[in-house]
Amino acid sequence: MYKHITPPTTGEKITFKGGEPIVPDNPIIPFIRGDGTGIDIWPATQKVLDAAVEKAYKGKRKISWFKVYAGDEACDVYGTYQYLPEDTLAAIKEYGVAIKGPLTTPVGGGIRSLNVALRQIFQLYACVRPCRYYPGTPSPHKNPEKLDVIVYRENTEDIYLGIEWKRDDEIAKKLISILNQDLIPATPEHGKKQIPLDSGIGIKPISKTGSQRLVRRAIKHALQLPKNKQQVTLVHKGNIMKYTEGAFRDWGYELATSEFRQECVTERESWILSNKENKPDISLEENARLIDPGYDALTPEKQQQIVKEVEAVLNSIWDSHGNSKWKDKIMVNDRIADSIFQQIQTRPDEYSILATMNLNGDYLSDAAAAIVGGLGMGPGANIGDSAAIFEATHGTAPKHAGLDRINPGSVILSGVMMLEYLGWQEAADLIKKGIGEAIANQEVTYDLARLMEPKVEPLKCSEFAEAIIKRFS
Ligand SMILES: NC(=O)C1=CN([C@@H]2O[C@H](COP(=O)(O)OP(=O)(O)OC[C@H]3O[C@@H](n4cnc5c(N)ncnc54)[C@H](OP(=O)(O)O)[C@@H]3O)[C@@H](O)[C@H]2O)C=CC1
Ligand SMILES: O=C(O)CCC(=O)C(=O)O
Ligand SMILES: [Mg+2]
Repeated sequence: MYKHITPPTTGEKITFKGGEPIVPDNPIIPFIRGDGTGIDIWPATQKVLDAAVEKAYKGKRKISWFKVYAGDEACDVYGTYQYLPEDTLAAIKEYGVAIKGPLTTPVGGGIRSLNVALRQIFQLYACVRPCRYYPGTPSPHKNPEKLDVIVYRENTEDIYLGIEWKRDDEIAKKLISILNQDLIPATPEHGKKQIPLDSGIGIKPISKTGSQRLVRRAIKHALQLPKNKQQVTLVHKGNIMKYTEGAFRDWGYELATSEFRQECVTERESWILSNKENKPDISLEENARLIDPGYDALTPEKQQQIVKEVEAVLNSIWDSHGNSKWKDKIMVNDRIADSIFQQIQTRPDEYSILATMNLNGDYLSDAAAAIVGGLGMGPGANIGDSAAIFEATHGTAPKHAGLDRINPGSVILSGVMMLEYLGWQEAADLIKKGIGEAIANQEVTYDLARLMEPKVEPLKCSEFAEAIIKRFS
């Protein structure tokens, strides 16, 4: 069936039921080594994962690794331009759960991202990137331990759909002409705007289905968190992109207050409820004035709308959420994207799950990782309803490739996420303990070593793996 790959002779397939994996004790798991520093990181990762599983389950459980190809390595095996062979896609489809190193995407031309393609092909719609601090990790921040967030990034649409045309392409010219001559003038709110003729054009689709399935997963995750972390923040730039990013926010709230009505309270609802709790005989108008600071400057129609909103909230959820019951619910709020970048730095402990669209989440996950130690400490998972691929937040870091110096921490921690996804918590915990103790003992790779004060001698990538493993006992 496969052309250039051979599945292991032992092991069984992971299957899916209701979006969740059913995991045998000896699952076959395809892995992609990755380009650039993948050559250093993957062997270190595999060693740590195998050692943890062996230590935790003493042979009762074991991963049967299945090597599959993508990126440069795939071209070596399958031929020129065969970056993502059919074999690889068939293997991931068949075995369901995979793990990968980073893959190169050229800027400004050439192939489109293989990483993004894998997410779209397998509808891995939730990119889950936790940013958590390991004590002792050097950080540019005074209190990095206060950041404990999970970026929940929509992973299949937005401008990452990759529908774009370059400047002077015939289709770009045609599109611009139709927009300038017909569609923009036909839309009064666009006034006399015109698109410059020498523009490249990209399309940014944000769907209700895509947004809501992401927020649904984020809320379900929040339900599993300790009470003080049960919060989902919808991140958007909806003040500027009203019908894409603004709609993401609205669809998020709509989902939270319909499918999860008993479990969720929105921030605005919490204000309305607490205003009444603080002053039981408060009038609807007074309550409206308190939740909207600009109330008195609004038109009477707009004021009426807010009064009606207050009334509707009190009528519909006072019994279930009032008298402080809302404090035990998942708080759903929203923040504008640029503001959240400063909020996670200035008030990190006020956030938990950050639900974002694709581009915002890409930016935000690197920024959040920087606070807790940088890209060497940023794991990730791409999760769908019938497949999952685990990969780090960082890329191929090409200048460090082949030097056995890069930090394998992010891919190892992505492996930890995979073990947790499989339900193999004991093995996952061993690795977290090993990483925590190695860092606390200043046994770290160059990226963390150079930030430590006083500076410490860095470990190699492979030595860091050993430093983790030796702490399993
Ligand atoms: N999912 C994926 O496979 C991804 C792939 N990419 C692709 O990777 C390629 C390179 O992208 P680039 O923009 O350079 O971003 P990278 O994330 O690859 O690297 C940027 C810098 O981040 C630091 N860094 C990255 N990974 C680690 C690590 N494991 N340990 C320590 N430090 C690390 C290094 O900084 P310093 O040198 O200062 O120590 C590195 O030079 C591009 O083709 C890009 O498209 C990018 C992101 C994700
Ligand atoms: O696919 C790529 O090359 C980059 C993707 C990326 O930066 C990410 O997913 O975080
Ligand atoms: Mg990125």
